[in-house]
Amino acid sequence: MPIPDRTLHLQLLRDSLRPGQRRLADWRGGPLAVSAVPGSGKSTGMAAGAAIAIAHFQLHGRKQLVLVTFTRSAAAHIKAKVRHHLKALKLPYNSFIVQTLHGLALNIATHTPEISGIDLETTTLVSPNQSNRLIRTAVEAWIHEAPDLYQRLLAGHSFDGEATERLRRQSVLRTEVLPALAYTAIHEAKSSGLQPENLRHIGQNAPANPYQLLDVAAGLYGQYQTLLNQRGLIDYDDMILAALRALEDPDVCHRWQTQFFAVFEDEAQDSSPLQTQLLEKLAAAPAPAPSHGDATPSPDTPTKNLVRVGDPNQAINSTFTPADPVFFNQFCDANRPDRLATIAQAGRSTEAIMAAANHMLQWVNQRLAEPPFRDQAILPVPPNDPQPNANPAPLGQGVELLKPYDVTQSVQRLGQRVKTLINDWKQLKDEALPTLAVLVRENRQGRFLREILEDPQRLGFDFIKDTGLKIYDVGSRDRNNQVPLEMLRLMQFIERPHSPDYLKGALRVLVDRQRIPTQDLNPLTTNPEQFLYPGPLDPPLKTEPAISARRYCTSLLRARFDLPPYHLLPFLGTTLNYNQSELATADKLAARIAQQTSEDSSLSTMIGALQEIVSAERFDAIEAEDAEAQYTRPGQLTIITMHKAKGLDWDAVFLPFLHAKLIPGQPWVPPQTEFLGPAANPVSLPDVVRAQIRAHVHGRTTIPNMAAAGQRATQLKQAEEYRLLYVAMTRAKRLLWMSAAQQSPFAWSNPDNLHAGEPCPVFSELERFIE
Ligand SMILES: Nc1ncnc2c1ncn2[C@@H]1O[C@H](COP(=O)(O)OP(=O)(O)OP(=O)(O)O)[C@@H](O)[C@H]1O
Repeated sequence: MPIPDRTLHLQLLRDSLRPGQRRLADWRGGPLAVSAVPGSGKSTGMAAGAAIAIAHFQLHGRKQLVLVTFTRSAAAHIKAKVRHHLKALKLPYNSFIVQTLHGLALNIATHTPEISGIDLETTTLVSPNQSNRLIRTAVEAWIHEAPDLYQRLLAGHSFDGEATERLRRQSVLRTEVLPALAYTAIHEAKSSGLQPENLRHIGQNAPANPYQLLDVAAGLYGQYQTLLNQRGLIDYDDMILAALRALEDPDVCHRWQTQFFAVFEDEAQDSSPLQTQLLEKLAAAPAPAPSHGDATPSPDTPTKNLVRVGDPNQAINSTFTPADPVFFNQFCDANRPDRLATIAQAGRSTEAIMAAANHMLQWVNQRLAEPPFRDQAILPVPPNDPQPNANPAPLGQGVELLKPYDVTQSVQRLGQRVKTLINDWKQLKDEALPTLAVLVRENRQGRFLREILEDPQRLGFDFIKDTGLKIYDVGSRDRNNQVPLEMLRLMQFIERPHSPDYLKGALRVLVDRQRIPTQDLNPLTTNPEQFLYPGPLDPPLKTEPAISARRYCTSLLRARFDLPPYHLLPFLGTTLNYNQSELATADKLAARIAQQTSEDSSLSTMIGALQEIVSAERFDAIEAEDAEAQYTRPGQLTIITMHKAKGLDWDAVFLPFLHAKLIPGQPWVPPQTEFLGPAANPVSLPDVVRAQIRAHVHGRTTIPNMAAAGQRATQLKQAEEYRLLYVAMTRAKRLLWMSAAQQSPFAWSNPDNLHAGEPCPVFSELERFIE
């Protein structure tokens, strides 16, 4: 019987919620799907709902509520909220836990290592870098194992057997196509609970294709698994699989199901099928365990205390992870009507921004054959809403659209808009500065933008001085974390310049750092000696980009002889045109390596030390739990990718480069891989494999052929780009500023090479709408 004080508190807590959120407060067991619009307060509702459920069901340390979130920082955030409520309700903190999905899986798997097969004493989790290397090794092993299939890929379309072309194709397959195919196939299959033999089986039912792609995928997957097993390694998918394996044991399953009374999942649109399976299993009512006397489990499906909260319209991981909004949409539909709640009211944005986001959603849904969005409009909250300053007044027009002449002018106009905004704001002396962010589609745009903002000549005024703002470029911090890996790539090349792999690795770094233009690197790397030191009879390099690539490589090799080893890293940093903070990182790295190699400072020892740092990935601290708070500080202009901006918001959001070429993008296959498809319709093999595996996992009756799978991949990609734009637009509270320049870069690797490009179609439609 709740004490009266608590009853009052519970009532107040419920009253503080919006109607949609109250469905979470009123949850009394069983499944519940909550589909919520951006800014509607999902985590607020979930935290309050969790505290109320803990009180109602009198949960405690041995009967807990589990909250599952996507990132560690979200976990910390929601944990603080639930604790805050429990403190007021005088309830025990051990009545709940908050974990990421992988944290939860690891916890379960390592509890009974003998059953799950995962023992932290003997197994290690692979880091993403290690995983890439394993995939490369798996590719080599597969080529030996299945020479026939490999030869078919090599032959591709129209091959006359010419030796140089053969070498070029080999390089493309070994270093690009097959690793990408392996990566996609392994993740898609594994996170859906499929084994290599399942892929072979799906392949038998798929339309015939010349490469037997699903057999190739199965072979690569098999080799990868063998390598993991041989080396005592596990990957992220293995953690989930191991947890599921542990739960197959009736006693273990009974124990966890008793321990966990219910599961609340946030960001449910981003879960893979296997992850969902794990949560469903944990959320089921405990089945009688054999060792507890009753050996016959109940034939009924046990009730699942599973609350899944998400927004299918913010699913933005489906083209590079196996997550797909299809699954959460299915869960919502399966629980319709009584167990499906919608939180449609949101207090984040001013009305003009909500109207723009709603219009774009409707318009895109009508335009695409398969609507990418769930039909869900964002509504304002009523005037008495508890959120302070809900649906705030707009800044300027609320939504402002601009069509500057070119991308440089886009940045100039953006800079001026920020300046007037800050000046206007300063008139209202009592308010703290607004929060501001520029959202970009890729980091290279961020770099371009920052370089102009920091250059008073190009910008036309001194941004830092005139606005008093700091520029916080999140991408440059990420680039900083790349420093050890880039150094390793260049050092490996310097040590063994005749290795095609190392040469390619070094050239990639030079391309990424925009030292040399983007180009097909394969012709340069098939015969390194000829490329680096051509003889009089060798054909001369034909293009300026290739000549520039050679110049850089030879200067790197000269440095090996000219400089003592401990000077090499700073030299490489300068060669890559590192900025101040990257140079500082390179220096720190050099000092650390010097210390580790004081006995023997040969190149190979240095490389060994670097390799260790890269694979341990412990050089720079991994993202702090409060990283997100740093992105939204007032007094700075944050430059961040649209992907990273998810879950955050700012007073003013700037989207400066809305061009059709990137959003929604065109089907594109790298020219060097075109030999794998018919000239009229080139396809990306990893995309084909993804679409085929997904068709099976989604329960479609037919597996698409190569052409249809390629088309499907394009649809998926475009749908996701539109959702990404929706996420970006809905980050804005009071001003959403969008621009599409008439002249935009052909490719962002070379932002000076402009062409007359189309604006993103949503931009043009919003222009019409606002008029
Ligand atoms: N019932 C409420 N009372 C007061 N404030 C609320 C309430 N619900 C939400 N808020 C506030 O609304 C803001 C948005 O909430 P939140 O960030 O949880 O939204 P969200 O649904 O997770 O957004 P998105 O999906 O776009 O990332 C927060 O500042 C939160 O404090």
